[in-house]
Amino acid sequence: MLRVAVPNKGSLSAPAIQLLSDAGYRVHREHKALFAIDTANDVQFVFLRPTDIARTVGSGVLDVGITGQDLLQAAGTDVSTQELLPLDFGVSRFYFAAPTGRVGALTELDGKRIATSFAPLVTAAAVDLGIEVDVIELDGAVETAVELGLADAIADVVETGASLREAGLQTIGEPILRSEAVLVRGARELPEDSEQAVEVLIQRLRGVLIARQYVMMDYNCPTASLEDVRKITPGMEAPTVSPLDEKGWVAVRVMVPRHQAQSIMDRLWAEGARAILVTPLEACRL
Ligand SMILES: Nc1ncnc2c1ncn2[C@@H]1O[C@H](COP(=O)(O)OP(=O)(O)OP(=O)(O)O)[C@@H](O)[C@H]1O
Ligand SMILES: O=P(O)(O)OC[C@H]1O[C@H](OP(=O)(O)OP(=O)(O)O)[C@H](O)[C@@H]1O
Ligand SMILES: [Mg+2]
Repeated sequence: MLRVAVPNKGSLSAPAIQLLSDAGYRVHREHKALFAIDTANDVQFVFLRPTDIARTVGSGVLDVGITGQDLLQAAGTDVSTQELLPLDFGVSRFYFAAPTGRVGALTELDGKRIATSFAPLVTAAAVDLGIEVDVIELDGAVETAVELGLADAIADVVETGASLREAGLQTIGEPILRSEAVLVRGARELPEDSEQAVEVLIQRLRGVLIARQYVMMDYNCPTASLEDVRKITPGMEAPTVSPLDEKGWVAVRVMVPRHQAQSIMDRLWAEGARAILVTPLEACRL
């Protein structure tokens, strides 16, 4: 049975469970349950803190897991994990930040107190910058630390920047790290059936992630326009073109990027295409 670590809390938990369930796994979590078994797929899900997932998967206690790239780095080099697939959620950047207008460059943080929940990342960044900082560790709500007089600056995850603005802070310099959620495994080889189950998991997740970025587009168009509409909708490999029960017309079926669907429909219509239909994709295997 493949053992998969899933975040039990925080920003990664709900999207991770949604992704696995879209990929056909039964990852139903009873209230605060620690385990869930999907007998049909022969998978056991274990609900853990994302920070602990890096360690438990790295040490081989669990086979694969979902966590953040930043947490993998923060876990240190003695945890040997392999990233299998980026998952398109939990996208964030990790920045130093200080009260607006007070610090111009990262090197000006030399000798300062820095509040953070990610001490190893801050220590490593300070070494890279050639500065010495006093790391103040907090579990969360790091943005409050300057106002409370606990620190001179902070280092934290930034998504929209709203938390920083609310605290009167601004980022300094470039991000120290960019991160997103990833599927990870340990370095050790697994039994043959588990290795196969990992491959199936990767393929299923990849199929769902691709499907989320595309829609299926069907339309009819005059045969004379086919060459022009092909340029607008080239498809992944080639569009499927079928005869239509009307002389001089064909039916086309093709995948198009979801965010371009409306503008593609505008252009197809202008080329004479009609009965243009867009349907969402749930999953694919390409
Ligand atoms: N606001 C956010 N937007 C996107 N990703 C985030 C955000 N906050 C944290 N993350 C990412 O989520 C992962 C888990 O972070 P962490 O363990 O700090 O939990 P959390 O999601 O912040 O939840 P909590 O603080 O409630 O425990 C990390 O990879 C981090 O980069
Ligand atoms: O740039 P933003 O969109 O504001 O997102 C970033 C904030 O989100 C996370 O906080 P979380 O909600 O996890 O609370 P925490 O600080 O207690 O961890 C992170 O630690 C930042 O505070
Ligand atoms: Mg947090």
